[in-house]
Formats: sequence, structure tokens, C-alpha cells
Amino acid sequence: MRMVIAAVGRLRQGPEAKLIDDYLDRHAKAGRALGLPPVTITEVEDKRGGGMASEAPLLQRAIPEGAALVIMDERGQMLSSPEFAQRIADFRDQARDIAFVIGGADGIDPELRARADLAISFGRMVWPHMLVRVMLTEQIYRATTILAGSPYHRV
Ligand SMILES: C[S@@+](CC[C@H](N)C(=O)[O-])C[C@H]1O[C@@H](n2cnc3c(N)ncnc32)[C@H](O)[C@@H]1O
Repeated sequence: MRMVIAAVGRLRQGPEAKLIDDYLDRHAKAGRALGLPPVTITEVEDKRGGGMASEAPLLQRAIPEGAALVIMDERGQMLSSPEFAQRIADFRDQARDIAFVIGGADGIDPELRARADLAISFGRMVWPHMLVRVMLTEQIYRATTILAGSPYHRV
């Protein structure tokens, strides 16, 4: 199984990168016993500024074939953290890779959105894509702790 984040934009060193590294490191350690692999991030950038239509094939290349496609989209479903954890466990139990996709300034191309197995919203407000990356990695780590039964997540 593979877990990847395919994201538009390059993240420079800074507080967001530190948080992401920390959550992914913690997920990698906690996920081992649960059959969850480390998460890798592939960043894509269309240097000609062609927007979501040009970004879509670059994102597509970063998505493993047959992977469950989970897009981050403010129009998506608002899941609780335990529900999110369960969706990850379900994909794992179906032996599917998981590809989380975060769009750029214009969002995610409609064709890619239409193919998503799951669209997740972090609320109806639009967040900067770098913060969505931080929030997503935290929720992946939180999901791992929920599946492990460890006390990081408290209701
Ligand atoms: C600056 S936003 C682009 C928003 C754009 N107006 C759209 O139609 O999607 C960049 C990316 O961050 C993610 N994002 C932003 N706000 C979000 C939210 N509330 N929930 C989930 N993902 C979000 C999405 O992947 C989005 O493509």
C-alpha cells in the first residue's frame, strides 16, 4: 500500500514545512504497526501558469494507478476525525493505495474532481493550500492514533 499527497505548489522551508515533517514523521512511526505506510508528498507546478487544466495531468502522474482518489475541496464532505480514520482503514483493508490531492489557486480540475472516491472539506471557508497541507497531515496522524487506540485524539 502507498499513501501519497499530490499537491500543487512548492513549499519553502518554514513553519508549515516543519509541522508537516513532524506530523508525517509521527504518522510513519505510529502507522507501522497498523499496516499504514509513510506518506510521501509530490509537489507539482505548472510554470506556464496554465491553471487547474494544466495542473491536472501533473497531479494525475503523481497518483498511483488504482489508488483511492481523495480530493481536498471546500465543497466536499465534512467528516469527523474518527470517520476519516475509518475511511483510511477501509482503503487499507481493500489493499488500495490512497492519493490525497490538494489543488492550487484555482482549485482542482472538474474532471479530476468527478473521479474522486472521496471529497473532503475542512469547512466551507477556503484555506491557503499550504495550510490545507498542514491540516491534512495532522488529520492523517490523528487518524493513525485513532486506529491505534492511543490517547492523542480526545473527544
Ligand atoms: C486556495 S484553495 C483553491 C480554492 C478554489 N477556489 C477552489 O475552487 O477549489 C487551494 C486548495 O486548497 C484546498 N482547500 C482550500 N480550502 C479547503 C477547504 N475548506 N477544505 C478542503 N480543502 C480546501 C483545495 O484542495 C483547494 O484546491
